Amino acid sequence: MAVYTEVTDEDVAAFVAEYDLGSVRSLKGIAEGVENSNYLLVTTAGPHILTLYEKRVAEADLPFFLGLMEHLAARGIECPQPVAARDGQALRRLAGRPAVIVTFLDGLWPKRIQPWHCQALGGALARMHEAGADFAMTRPNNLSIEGWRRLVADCTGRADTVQPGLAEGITRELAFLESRWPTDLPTGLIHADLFPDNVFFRGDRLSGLIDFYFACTDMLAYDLSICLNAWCFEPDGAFNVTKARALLASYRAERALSPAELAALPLLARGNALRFLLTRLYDWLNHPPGAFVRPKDPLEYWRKLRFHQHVAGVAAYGIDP
Ligand SMILES: Nc1ncnc2c1ncn2[C@@H]1O[C@H](COP(=O)(O)OP(=O)(O)O)[C@@H](O)[C@H]1O
Ligand SMILES: N[C@@H](CCOP(=O)(O)O)C(=O)O
Repeated sequence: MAVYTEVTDEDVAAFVAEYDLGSVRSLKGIAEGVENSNYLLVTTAGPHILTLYEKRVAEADLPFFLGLMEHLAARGIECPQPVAARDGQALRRLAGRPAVIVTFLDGLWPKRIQPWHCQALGGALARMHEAGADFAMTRPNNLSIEGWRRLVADCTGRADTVQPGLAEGITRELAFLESRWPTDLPTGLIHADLFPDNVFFRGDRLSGLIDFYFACTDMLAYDLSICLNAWCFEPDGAFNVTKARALLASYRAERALSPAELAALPLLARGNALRFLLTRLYDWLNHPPGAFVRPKDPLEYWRKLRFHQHVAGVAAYGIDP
């Protein structure tokens, strides 16, 4: 479960006493998520989320993430809001980690994805891209193509223990992507991890987006390609063109995709498949035995990558170029 840092009742009571949130009623570790320690914190003022930031989140990036959530909410995008303590500071320390309390977002993430989820997602992603256009801060994507070579170097030595031939496949794919990676597509604020577990629905309505801790400045179409991979494959690995069409068409209805963005989608989908394959593979090869968090399956993303290697154009995703 995603609680890496345990906190004592005394520490939490002292921490919450710095806020206008009343007193602590309960604190429960949240099993979901893989990056940070998350707790459901219930005080006399209601439920909140207490997050302690762990290894992959650089402390220097936290003002970007927190500022972004405030910026998006001010433009009508439902997302958690950092709560400031009485001294005006939201970013604090608890149990030796940077820590923040954010508002609780109602809703559930979809366990069985239907085309209408993808349709709602496409519109929400496009609106988030539009809302991020005037966000003043920028953050490079350290998990984009410049960062993949280092991950490949860290993983290839043992990649074949996961699947024979994987090291060679990864190395070849990286060389292919490095020779073709686009540099002239529209860029802006992207979420960069908009998987189903980061999108909440209430009934048949998308109720908000969470987990902005990979957000960065990168190609907008790359964000869309991440959703294509995360939302449009079935558990058995089959690509669902109906879901892809719903996602891409609803995105396009809110924000036009240029011919160059459309043409690049298969390549961007290969790129993000390699990115998630590599981070999952790294975690798979390096997770301590007995750790609570079960690493995610890297080969799921190898199979998605293989699918896009055979895609010639966006018609395969159910839309017209
Ligand atoms: N603001 C929030 N409101 C409600 N639940 C939340 C909120 N933030 C996180 N959660 C819960 O915590 C889980 C893990 O959060 P997430 O940000 O995805 O963690 P991680 O960064 O470790 O992946 C989510 O799946 C959700 O159940
Ligand atoms: N979405 C990534 C891992 C990051 O997990 P999250 O809980 O922060 O969304 C993956 O699936 O590899």
